[in-house]
Amino acid sequence: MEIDYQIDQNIAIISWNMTTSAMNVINDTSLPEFGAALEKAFDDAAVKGIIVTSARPEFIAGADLKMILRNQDQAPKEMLEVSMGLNRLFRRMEINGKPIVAAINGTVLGGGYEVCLACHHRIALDNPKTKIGLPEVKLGLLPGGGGTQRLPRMIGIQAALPLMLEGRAVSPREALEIGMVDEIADSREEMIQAAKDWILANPAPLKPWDEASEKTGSIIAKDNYEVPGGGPQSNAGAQVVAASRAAVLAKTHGNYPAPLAILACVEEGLAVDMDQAIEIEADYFVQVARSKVAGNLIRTMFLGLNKANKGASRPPGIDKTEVKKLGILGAGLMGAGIAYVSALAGIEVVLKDVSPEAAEKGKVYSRKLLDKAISRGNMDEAKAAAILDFIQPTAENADLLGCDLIIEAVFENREVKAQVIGEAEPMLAANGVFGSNTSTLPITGLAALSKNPGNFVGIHFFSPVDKMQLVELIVGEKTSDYALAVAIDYVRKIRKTPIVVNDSRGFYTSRCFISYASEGMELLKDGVDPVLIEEAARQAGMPVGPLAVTDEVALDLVYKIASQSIADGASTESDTSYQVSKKFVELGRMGKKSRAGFYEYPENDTKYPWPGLADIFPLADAQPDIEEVKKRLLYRQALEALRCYEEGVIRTKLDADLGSILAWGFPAYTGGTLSFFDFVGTEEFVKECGRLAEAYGERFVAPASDMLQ
Ligand SMILES: NC(=O)c1ccc[n+]([C@@H]2O[C@H](COP(=O)([O-])OP(=O)(O)OC[C@H]3O[C@@H](n4cnc5c(N)ncnc54)[C@H](O)[C@@H]3O)[C@@H](O)[C@H]2O)c1
Repeated sequence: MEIDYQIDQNIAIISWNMTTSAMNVINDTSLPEFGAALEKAFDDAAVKGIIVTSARPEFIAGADLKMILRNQDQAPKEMLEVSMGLNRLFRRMEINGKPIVAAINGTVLGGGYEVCLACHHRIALDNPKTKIGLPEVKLGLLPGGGGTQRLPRMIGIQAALPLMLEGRAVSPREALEIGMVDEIADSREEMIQAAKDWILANPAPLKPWDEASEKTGSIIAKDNYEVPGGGPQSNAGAQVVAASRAAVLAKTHGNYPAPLAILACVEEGLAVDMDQAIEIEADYFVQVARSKVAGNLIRTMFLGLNKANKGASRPPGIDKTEVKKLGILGAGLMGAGIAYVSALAGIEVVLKDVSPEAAEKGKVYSRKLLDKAISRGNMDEAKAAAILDFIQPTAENADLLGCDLIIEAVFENREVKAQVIGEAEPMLAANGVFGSNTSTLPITGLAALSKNPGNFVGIHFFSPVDKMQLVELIVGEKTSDYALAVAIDYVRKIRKTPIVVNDSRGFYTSRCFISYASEGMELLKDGVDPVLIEEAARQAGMPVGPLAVTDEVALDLVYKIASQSIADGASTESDTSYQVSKKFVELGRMGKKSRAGFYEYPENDTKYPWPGLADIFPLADAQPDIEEVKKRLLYRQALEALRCYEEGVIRTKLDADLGSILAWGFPAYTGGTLSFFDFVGTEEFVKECGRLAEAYGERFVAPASDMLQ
């Protein structure tokens, strides 16, 4: 049984208590049981009202996303019927005649909150950790259990739209302020008592959008319900919808169907009565639930992300390890960031730099981040002090004695790295692991400097470390499964997402990212207007255009990487990124840090394209269609990822997909670099690669791959 049923003083208490799933979720098992429990209460003449609650810590986490993914292949008619089944149940809750109260004991999201919306009254347990909301949009879906209809009818379009379009979840207190819940209670007992009191005081509740039929006395939908603040046909309502649509389009460029569908549900559904409205919503739900975008977001950004966070790439058969004492070499930008996230996770950190002052500076970085958290109300002084206490700044190697893991984040220079590896490695605890945060130096080469290359692994963080969720772990030729397991356990402990790749020039993420930057330069060389290049990138869903992002990374770094690549025989001087970066370094235009790159950066925080660009890259008379530019930028990255896969740099499709979205912002709606082929259609992809290769060069030739079958 997934749902408990109990009668208390003539009130039915229906508790979600799922045993077949890690959390209470709406699925093929729980929903029919919930429906049956409700019917039992409706049919029992002695039952005066119903309390819906949960016996687990959460109330209901939402719909079962695996089920939604499975149902993607259903015929639209079949899916519509399932969706209407849910909606008919929720509608029956509203009009059955008996009062139903949601006693929200913990987090309630998506379809779970739609259960609450179908109740007549909502009381939440006051717990700041509880989250209440409709986050469907984040997974390419819309609230398909009447949420797009009931929430705006309850709290107005202006308040409801941002919650549904951003998918933001709120605490019970905020929910009370907004009107998403009606009361909050301090304890479970108080909550249940308040629910009982409400039921007794409201024996025949009526939703404001319903009325008793004059003819039959039964409850029916009103056709003249006035939405608080004005419906979609009022001036105010129409304006809010139009402004929201403009904002959605500016942000998503139409790549995500769900927010537009939510707006359509509100606009069309709130203009008719509740019974017709839920049919409109169900139609839109089926459209978005069947979309490739929803499938991609659920697969990569929810199920895949959860899998990776649980350590899907961890080698089997190795006992769980724990880093209790961590050494960090180099207290610069990266070292200081790594110290902060590790201390936050309760790990004792020894932060070493060349002088006590330099090491202390690294610790001050954490102090500043903690102060910010305190000023935002997310941290208290005592906790901040305890976190800071975990960081011991030092200039002495001896303090590293007994570390389970040491991560070096010193200058990107092989000699400096060789020196610190030699000095620090002997301080490791027995079977301790050495990690390098290098961004460009091959791990196998660095491991050769170690006395124990089996325990040497690449641990590549991204900047800023406190904000970037991904960590790319690099397996060198000799890296043992044990060292990889230690690295994965550590990354999980600091609550980041690990992906695992094999050693290669630029590993996986830098290599694909460079292909993006490089295609921006190729486009410039072809005489494409830089404004068009950057706009095409944004419209394709990249967070920053290739020229602006290259300026941020710095052209001297691109030059250094391209030169090294030539020195190692991996590319030639004809390489465009080499030629362009060399030219810009000669001009002293290193990018944002020198306030001059592809853009000019005046004193304030603004930028504009450098007018001198046109002298170096004269504009072509005929500019390409923006779709062609978008295609070049996205295909180039996906092709590089595919080469990584075929060369064995990438071990799993999931790691490639997640890495691309989380490391450099490849658009999530595609599902990631290796899901991109399915998104476009493999046949179409191969055909287009052929055309692009003919038009622009062999970098667009697709490698033979089972991914393209
Ligand atoms: N900056 C990034 O975005 C980024 C991203 C990923 C990886 N990385 C890599 O991380 C490493 C560090 O980069 P960063 O940006 O933090 O550099 P940084 O210049 O900010 O910091 C390097 C620190 O190392 C210290 N150092 C130098 N020699 C040392 C020694 N012998 N012992 C102890 N400390 C020593 C320096 O004093 C300095 O504080 C590099 O390998 C870099 O490639 C950087």
